[in-house]
Amino acid sequence: MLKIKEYTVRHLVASVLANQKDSSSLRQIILLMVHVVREICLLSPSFSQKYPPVKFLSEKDRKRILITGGAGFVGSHLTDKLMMDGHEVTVVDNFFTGRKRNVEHWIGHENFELINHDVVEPLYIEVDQIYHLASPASPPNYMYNPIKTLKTNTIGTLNMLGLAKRVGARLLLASTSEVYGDPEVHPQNEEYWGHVNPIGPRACYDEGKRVAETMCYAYMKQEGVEVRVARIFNTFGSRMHMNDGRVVSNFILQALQGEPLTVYGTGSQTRAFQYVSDLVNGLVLLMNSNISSPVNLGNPEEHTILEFARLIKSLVVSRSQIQFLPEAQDDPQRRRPDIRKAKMMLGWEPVVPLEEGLNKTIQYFSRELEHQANNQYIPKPKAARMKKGRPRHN
Ligand SMILES: O=C(O)[C@H]1O[C@H](OP(=O)(O)OP(=O)(O)OC[C@H]2O[C@@H](n3ccc(=O)[nH]c3=O)[C@H](O)[C@@H]2O)[C@H](O)[C@@H](O)[C@@H]1O
Repeated sequence: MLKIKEYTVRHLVASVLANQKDSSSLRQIILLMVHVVREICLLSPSFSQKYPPVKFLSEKDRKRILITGGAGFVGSHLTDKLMMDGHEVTVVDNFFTGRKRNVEHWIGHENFELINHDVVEPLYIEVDQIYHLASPASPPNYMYNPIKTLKTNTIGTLNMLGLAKRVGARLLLASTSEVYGDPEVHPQNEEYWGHVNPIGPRACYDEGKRVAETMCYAYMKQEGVEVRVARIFNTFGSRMHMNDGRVVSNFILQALQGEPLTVYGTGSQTRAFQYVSDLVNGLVLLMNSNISSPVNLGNPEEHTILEFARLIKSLVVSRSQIQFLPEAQDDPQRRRPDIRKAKMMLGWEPVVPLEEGLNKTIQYFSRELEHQANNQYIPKPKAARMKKGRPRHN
C-alpha cells in the first residue's frame, strides 16, 4: 500500500515538474506530501489491518459480551471464538497475567473493545452475557499474592454478579477442579463436595473459587440472576505465558532447551489435560444452555506427571534429564474429571487428542523462544511452597 502511494505521488511530482518553469517551492510541498503519506502509512496499522474473518449476526442474534480476564490464556481464545461468531466483545483485564498481545489482532475492530480495569473495582457497562474468568490460575501466580487472589475471586465476583443483576445479564463463572482440593473421590463428579485445606498455600484460590460459586448461587436464589458454573480441569495450549509455572509450559520449555524436567515429588500424582479449544467450545455451550448447576469441563484421559514428562521429552525429541524436586505442599494426588454431565446435557466432550494439542503447544513455545531476545527462557522451579524447605514467595 505504501509503495503504491509513494509511486503515485512521485509520478505526480514528475508530471507537475515537467510543466513548471520555477518549481522549487512546489517541489518542496510535494516532497513534504510524500513524507506525510509515508508517516501516515507507518503510524496507522489500521489502514492495512486485516482481522480474522467474522460472521455477520443480525441484531437479534448478536450479543454484547463481557469477558473478564479476556486478555489471558483461556480468555483470549474465548475472545477469538466469540468475535469470529459475530458478537460484540468487551475484554476487561488488569494485565497481571493477561497480555495485550493476546488480543491485539482485534484492536480497532468495530465489535471489539479492550478495557484496562481490575474487577476488584466496580464496572458499569451494558452487556447481555458475562464470562467471568479474571483470576490468576497457575499455582505460583495465585500464591504470589494470596490476598490479591482472594480479593479478585471474592470482591471481583461480587462486582460482576452486581453488574449482572443491574443489567439483567447472564454470568458464567470460570470455577476450577481445585474446588475438589486433594480429592478423596475419584474421578471427581459434580456432586462431590471436595477436600480442601482452608488454611493451606492453595486456599486463596481453592476457597476463593468455592466462595465465588457460593456467591453465584446466592445471587441466583435471592436476586434471580442467571448463572452458569464451569469447573475447569487442567488446560493447556498456545498463549500460555513462558513463566506461567504450570507443568505443561515448564516441561515443554525445559525439554526444548535441554534443561532437566523438574518433577515435583515422585511424579506419581496424576492430572488429565485438555486442549484450550475444547474448553472454549465447552464454555460457550454451557453459557447458552439452561444448566445452572456446576459442570465439569476437562479431558478424562489421566496420566501420572512422570509419564507426562516422558511423553513431552519424546515429542520434543529432547535429551533432557528428569530431575526430582521436593513435593509441593497440598498438591492434589489424583485428579480426573467425570464428564458424564457435560456429555449428556451439553453434548460436549474433548475432541483434540493429547499429542496433537501438545505438538501445537510445542510449536508455539518454540516460536516464543525464537522471539526472546536471548533465545532462552529457563523456568525456575517455583512450586510456590514445597513440602520440605518451603521457600516463601515475596
Ligand atoms: O492447568 C490448569 O488448568 C490448572 O492448573 C493448576 O492446577 P495444578 O494441577 O496444580 O497445575 P500444575 O501447576 O500444572 O501442576 C500439575 C502437577 O504437575 C506438578 N508439576 C508442576 C510443575 C513442574 O515444573 N513440575 C511438576 O511436577 C505439580 O506438582 C502438580 O502435581 C491450577 O490450580 C488450576 O486452577 C488450573 O485449572
